[in-house]
Amino acid sequence: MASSASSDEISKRKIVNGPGDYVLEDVPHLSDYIPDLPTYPNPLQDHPAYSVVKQYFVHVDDSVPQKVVVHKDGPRGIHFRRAGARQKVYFQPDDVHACIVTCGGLCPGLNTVVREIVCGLYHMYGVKKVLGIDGGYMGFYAKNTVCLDPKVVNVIHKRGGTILGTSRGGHDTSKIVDSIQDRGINQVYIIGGDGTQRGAALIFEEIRRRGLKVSVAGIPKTIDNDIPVIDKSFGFDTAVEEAQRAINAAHVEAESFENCIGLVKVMGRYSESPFYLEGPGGLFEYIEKRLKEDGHMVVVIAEGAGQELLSESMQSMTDASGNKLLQDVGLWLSQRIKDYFSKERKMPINLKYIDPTYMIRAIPSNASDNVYCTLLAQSAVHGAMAGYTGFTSGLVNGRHTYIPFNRIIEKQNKVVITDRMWARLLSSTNQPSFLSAKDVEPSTPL
Ligand SMILES: Nc1ncnc2c1ncn2[C@@H]1O[C@H](COP(=O)(O)OP(=O)(O)O)[C@@H](O)[C@H]1O
Ligand SMILES: O=P(O)(O)OC[C@H]1O[C@](O)(COP(=O)(O)O)[C@@H](O)[C@@H]1O
Ligand SMILES: [Mg+2]
Repeated sequence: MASSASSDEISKRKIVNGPGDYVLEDVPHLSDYIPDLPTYPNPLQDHPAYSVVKQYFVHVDDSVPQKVVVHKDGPRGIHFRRAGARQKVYFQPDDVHACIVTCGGLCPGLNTVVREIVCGLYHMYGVKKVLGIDGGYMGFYAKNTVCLDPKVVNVIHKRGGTILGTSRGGHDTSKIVDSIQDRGINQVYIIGGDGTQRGAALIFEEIRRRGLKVSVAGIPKTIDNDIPVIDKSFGFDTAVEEAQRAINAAHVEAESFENCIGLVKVMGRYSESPFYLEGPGGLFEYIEKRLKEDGHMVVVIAEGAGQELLSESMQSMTDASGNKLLQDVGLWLSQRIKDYFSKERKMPINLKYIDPTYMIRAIPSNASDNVYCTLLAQSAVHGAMAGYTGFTSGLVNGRHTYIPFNRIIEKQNKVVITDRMWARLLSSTNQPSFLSAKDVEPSTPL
């Protein structure tokens, strides 16, 4: 999928400059393209829970810095609009007709986000019309819808998956916007990954082109850590816990047998670290060393790793969304390790391969992710009610913000394998780096 922003998109960015090289990458607002929109006092001011909170409303100029480590004379840099309830809203609760859609692969917490959007709209703003779109983007024009209220969604956060269903492919912008227009929907909540946010950006552009009073809000999810700007996706902590269960099992197996390797595959379409098997500094040499020293070892591999080393048969195949289809690097690596030690080294080994990938992403979210999902959902609701649109609700340096779609979709997040975090990981797990200083371009230290 194309991942770079077009010059047209860039020219539509709302950039506000301030003293000290302060930059606000602002989000679009309905009033940018619809003149004289009426505003209403936020109903939260009369809400028994919120009316007693001092300074509940977010100041109109509050923003959150993208970079928190700065130098004395350095620029203040890029900021995003702080999320939260505004004093004025651009929708009357009775006029709101919201819809929610979930797209792409599963991630723990999808149901919690759906629940909290519904409950947030109902309980904070008194909105009563919320529609669930069945089965991802194509559900807008090819499937049924379901009416959502707090009763329907009450216990869904205890379940994995998404009660709305999800899919890949089928993003037809004009059919989707026709359906939004025909149904009289005026707030669209779109939960999904990098592909989904690209689709959401197109929906927003089309809505703006048609001059519709419809807010489009994204809630980012990723099990692959491929969405830029945000600190982490909801579901991440849950996924780490579940992955750890598989890694622990691999460790128990490996420790219990002689010369045993526990191999675990985890999701992650793209792997930033190269590796090679044979020769000095290769994985085989390293495995042999560890087996001789410790008698066992655990290898965790990302599904996207080493794809270039596997056969070329599937290299150009894609799924319905245009994502590259991956070959099973776990099975491949298991076989290569077994062959190497039995045929070339004549050394008996045990290998236990665990593939927990779908188990990890299909479980319900844990307590900390549920809190995170709730805040993301409530932030999205506050933003849409305040008339913001074309934004993703996201955590930046621990603060909830509104990030313009074009910023979220302009590039894919990558793990930097030349930074301190990766060096810490290598040293804590005592694993080899397949990079040498000569492979690395000189860069400015932070
Ligand atoms: N560049 C794009 N433009 C429009 N829609 C897209 C784009 N990329 C993906 N989509 C749509 O977004 C949905 C989810 O995308 P996918 O890549 O499968 O998952 P994810 O959003 O989790 O990355 C699919 O319905 C797909 O058609
Ligand atoms: O088999 P499926 O359903 O296409 O899912 C597999 C892919 O989905 C993911 O879990 C998530 O990818 P998306 O965020 O693009 O949905 C990937 O890690 C994995 O490669
Ligand atoms: Mg994706």
